Amino acid sequence: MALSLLPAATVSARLATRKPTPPAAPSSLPHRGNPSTLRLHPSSSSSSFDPAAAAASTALQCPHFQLCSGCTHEWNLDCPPVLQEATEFFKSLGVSDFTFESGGLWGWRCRAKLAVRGSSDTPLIGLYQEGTHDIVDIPMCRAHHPNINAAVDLLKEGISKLKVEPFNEDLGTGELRYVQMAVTTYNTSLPLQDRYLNGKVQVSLVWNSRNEHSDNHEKLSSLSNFLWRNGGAKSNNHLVHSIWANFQTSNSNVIFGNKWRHLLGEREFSEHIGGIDISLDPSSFGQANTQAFNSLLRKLQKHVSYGSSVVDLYAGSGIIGLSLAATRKCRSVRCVEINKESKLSFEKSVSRLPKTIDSAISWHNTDASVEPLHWLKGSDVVVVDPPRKGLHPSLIDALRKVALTELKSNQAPESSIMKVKDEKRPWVLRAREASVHVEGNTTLDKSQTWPSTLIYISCGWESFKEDCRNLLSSRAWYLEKAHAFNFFPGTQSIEVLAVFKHGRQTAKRTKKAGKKKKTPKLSHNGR
Ligand SMILES: C[S@@+](CC[C@H](N)C(=O)[O-])C[C@H]1O[C@@H](n2cnc3c(N)ncnc32)[C@H](O)[C@@H]1O
Repeated sequence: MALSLLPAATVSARLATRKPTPPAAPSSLPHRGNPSTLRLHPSSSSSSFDPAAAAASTALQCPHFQLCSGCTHEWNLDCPPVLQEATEFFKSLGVSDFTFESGGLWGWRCRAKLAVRGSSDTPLIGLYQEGTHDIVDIPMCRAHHPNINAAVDLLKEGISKLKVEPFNEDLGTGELRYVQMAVTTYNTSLPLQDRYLNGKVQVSLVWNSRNEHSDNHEKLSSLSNFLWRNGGAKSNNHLVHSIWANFQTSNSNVIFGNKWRHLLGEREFSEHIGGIDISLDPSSFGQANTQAFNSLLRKLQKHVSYGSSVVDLYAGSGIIGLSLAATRKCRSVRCVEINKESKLSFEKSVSRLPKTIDSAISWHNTDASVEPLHWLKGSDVVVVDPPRKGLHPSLIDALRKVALTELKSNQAPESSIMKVKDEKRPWVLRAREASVHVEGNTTLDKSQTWPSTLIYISCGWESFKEDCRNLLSSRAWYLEKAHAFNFFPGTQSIEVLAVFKHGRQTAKRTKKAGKKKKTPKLSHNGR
């Protein structure tokens, strides 16, 4: 879940799940946690065990809970309510070793989009109250990285001192509409264990004007200078990494406009994640929970064989694909993303890869659901990481077709895949024009291979279940492994990493005391 400005539709679920006393955590769930955050209460094994204190050790304890729409659960943050259902769901599909990893329960959100409302004397910076367009001020949010809260405080001070007018949605007036705060923990001069808490905030001010030449541009300069003077590299309280402006005048709900300007501080925003150094501009998609994303990437890498050809669909700035290129020495990696703004971040991240990597790497600005077979062809592994609504039906259809055809023969599925030089389709041509290619020493695999591994990363549990059933119903794919990660503690959501293999699952042999069982256990599809 990348959004912190949740739609009103989540209201009833949240209210219904709040309980006056801490519920007991389900004990039957497979659970792997970060020991630094999933600690047992010290007295848990002694006779003075205090259940209330133990419950509090995984409780949200946020003063804004119930008013703010960001969190839906107060207790057992290490064990989101959907986990029980997920365990049963995967078991019913033949995966009994489903795992769940939980990391930091508080201060995990390194990226937040917050609305700025109220008045210059009393600015409110936060999320909408459920079902309304009223903003709840959340200065002590427990999900935010602590430096996001500190930067919000500083921003409020600047707004009041400089008489900056917060946006008024009804009238369309005011100057500051939203702010995006993104934390980088990349600081190689600090010991590893100190880097997270010393994260610095990239502040993006969404300004209610067409560009930096509009009437109110002086206020924007004054506000950014104030932030930099009091929070920048030379201040006593260095918490601001950089300041950007985005210009937006539209009446729609879209937060960002198309124009971005770097104002102050470092332009490069870096992170070390999935084994590589990456760059991320504010206009590009970024995962909110950096640490959990790193754990997911580490797990994902284990499911990709060395030397594979990978296509990364819904790639954003290509972090997943690039991380695989570097750690699995992929023959080729193609990233496909609809948002053209992610191209620059991809290019910068590519330039930071170790020179020893000789994969053929490319990034394509196009819609993955248009002619998906074009992107699947020539890859051994397809990674999909769609938005919460899940995969487009055309992609599911292509994935089913590819795997079924591979099962029956070794030929290409019927499709309108054209020879490269005869290509006339405007969207493919446009995508080609807007693409980035880095030719490695390895020859790009142009053979007629089709993916035999599908790795599905999902932040939308409901859509994932439906896509999963659709993929499995063709019997062209089976589910081999499933993992989940606590990306959004305090909410209903989990991040799923599911590994599908094409074909039919071979019987699993279970070992017992070194002996093989005579009758192999059959998989979910009964074959
Ligand atoms: C959940 S994000 C994942 C991004 C990336 N994998 C990462 O982890 O940084 C989903 C991405 O899919 C992109 N997207 C949405 N619809 C798309 C489509 N039809 N074709 C290609 N990309 C799409 C979005 O712009 C967004 O960057």
